[in-house]
Amino acid sequence: MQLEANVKDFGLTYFGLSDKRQDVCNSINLVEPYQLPGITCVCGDSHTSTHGAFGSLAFGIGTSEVEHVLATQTLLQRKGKNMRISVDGELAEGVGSKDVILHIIGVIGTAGGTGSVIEYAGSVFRNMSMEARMSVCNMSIEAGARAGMVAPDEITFTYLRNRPLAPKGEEWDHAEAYWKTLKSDDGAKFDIEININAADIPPTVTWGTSPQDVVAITGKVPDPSTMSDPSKRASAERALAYMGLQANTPMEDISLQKVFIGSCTNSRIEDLRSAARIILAAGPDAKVAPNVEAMVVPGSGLIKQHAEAEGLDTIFKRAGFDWREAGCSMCLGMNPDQLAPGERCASTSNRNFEGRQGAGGRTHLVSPAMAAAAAITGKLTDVRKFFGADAEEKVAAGPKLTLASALDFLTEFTGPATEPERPSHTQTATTTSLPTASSGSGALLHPCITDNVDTDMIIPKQFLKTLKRTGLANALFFAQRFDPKTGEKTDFVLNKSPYDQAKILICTGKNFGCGSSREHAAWALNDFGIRCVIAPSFADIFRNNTMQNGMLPLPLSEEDCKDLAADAEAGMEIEVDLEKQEVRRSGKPAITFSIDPFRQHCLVNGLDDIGLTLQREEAITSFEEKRSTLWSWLDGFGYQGQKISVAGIKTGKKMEW
Ligand SMILES: CC(C)[C@@](O)(CC(=O)O)C(=O)O
Ligand code: SF4
Repeated sequence: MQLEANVKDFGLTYFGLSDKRQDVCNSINLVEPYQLPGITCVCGDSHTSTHGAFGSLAFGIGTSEVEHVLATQTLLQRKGKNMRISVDGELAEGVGSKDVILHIIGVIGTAGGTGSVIEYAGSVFRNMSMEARMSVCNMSIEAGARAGMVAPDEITFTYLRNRPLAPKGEEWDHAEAYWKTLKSDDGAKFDIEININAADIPPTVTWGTSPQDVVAITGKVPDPSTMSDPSKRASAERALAYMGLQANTPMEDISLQKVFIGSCTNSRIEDLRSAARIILAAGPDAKVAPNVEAMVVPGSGLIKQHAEAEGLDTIFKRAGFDWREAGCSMCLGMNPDQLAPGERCASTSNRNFEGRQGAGGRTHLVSPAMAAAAAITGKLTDVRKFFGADAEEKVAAGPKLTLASALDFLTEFTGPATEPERPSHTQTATTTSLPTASSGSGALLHPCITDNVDTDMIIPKQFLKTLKRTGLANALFFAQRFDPKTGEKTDFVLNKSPYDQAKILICTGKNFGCGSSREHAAWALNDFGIRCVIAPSFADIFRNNTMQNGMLPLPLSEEDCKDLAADAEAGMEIEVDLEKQEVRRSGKPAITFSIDPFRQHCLVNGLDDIGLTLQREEAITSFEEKRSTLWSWLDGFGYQGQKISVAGIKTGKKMEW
């Protein structure tokens, strides 16, 4: 309702709930698509990275940053690291884009891409369809990266040509000529280079509670006792306990209760086709196993129509799958599509965090083909069992499918017909200043929580329905702090005195804040009273979200974090001095740190980014003019809304740059 009111106020194009195109935000833009090579695209959702498949710089941001973009057409950014991941050679049979990206995350880890923009290069990505590239770029965020991208090429241009919002005629020619220049120079230097041999990638599945916990489907549940790194071992033990798995169990022996085919990672037409093909290969009588409930959730209303025109829905329904309306559904379980405690699911989504698909639910991430195979056998299954001459015969004997073109389901674009109303009010982000020294007992998060503290854990989905930044203190680490049965407080550190008054949180695991862009994570910490989080590394979106709320995310070495945590555990008071850039404790030398001077200035003085940026209004307007001249197709095509000028929104605050 708030969104509807806002788009009306500001004359924005809106795909409402009754629009057949409405869906997961990361699919609609791509099917329609708003996305063009070379643009910068931001959205308040971490999987905006999906759009990098078009050769654009696309990344997720938090709520406050969205406000900044809407008010100023800009966003303050620091340059990311360049990372190139090349996968060359031939993929083995049964290995698809989901296996490729899961394997990559297994290789580099969920913090591997932190601070980076990944270019996916090499023959494997060059040969991928746009849909497959989208699935890969989508999960860049699970690799810790800000964004992922594939250089635009003929495959991109063919996909875009004739779509409703693509440039037309001469403008298309200009655009295409420009897009062809958007590739890395020969001999370009990257901060990080990873090379992977395609032949080394098996059909892949996750065993634990982080997307990096991957293993070949032919492999076994790993054995923590063989892990030498104690924090890795503790994390793995916790993950296995949560997942209800024994070390060394063959992955193919793991039985399931649910199968979910959907989400912004794998709900496009190709994904549905590849899952349906496995069902056909299993023969005309193939049915979802009796122990399993399986559902297919297309990514958008258009994809649903497309799949129905091809007859895919009939194949799914005949085999006993639920054929659902478009949406996020069981990817995060904000609606009743959830796992019950202890239930196990093969899911084509992107996150297997604790509680992600329902409190106590257990998620194994897989490709759509593997999910279909699992639904039929009732267990995690090597999809290659459904290949071979016999399978081909069964596919050939099955219903004849007509391949349709997505273009058949796209209508000419029409914007909102009504005259936009003038804005009735303006709202700006406000930040409170961080005291020069934030002191207090440092609460600690022991590594046995997990090596990667995700934002689903910091604040679970059931608290995301509020638009208010306050009142979320009790939602912080909800699953850890409150007993699910009794609702009583647990003995989690933040429930114990004096740590329940802590202003500083110390994390000794490897990474803090990965996953969802939900700014509620920063709001909940802030509302609890935490003003500074200290950790070895931070996920990019979370880091920005904390700063937007006047908090300090402080990266220190793993050693310093462990030392500080031990002192906090011993009850020692810890002080963070932002002006002097020191962390102090009595009786020990101060730990010095350095943060970006601009950020330091903003935090110390409680300055508001929007007000600061609006002081650059002239530069922004002149860039906008230049953009319209140089890249005219970016002005948008077919919009009937009214353009709101940067000057249209004022914060009314006087600020210094
Ligand atoms: C909460 C939801 C809208 C979200 O898509 C947010 C996000 O990833 O940024 C998620 O998957 O957690
Ligand atoms: S909830 Fe899942 S499907 Fe929806 S945007 Fe987030 S990751 Fe994508």
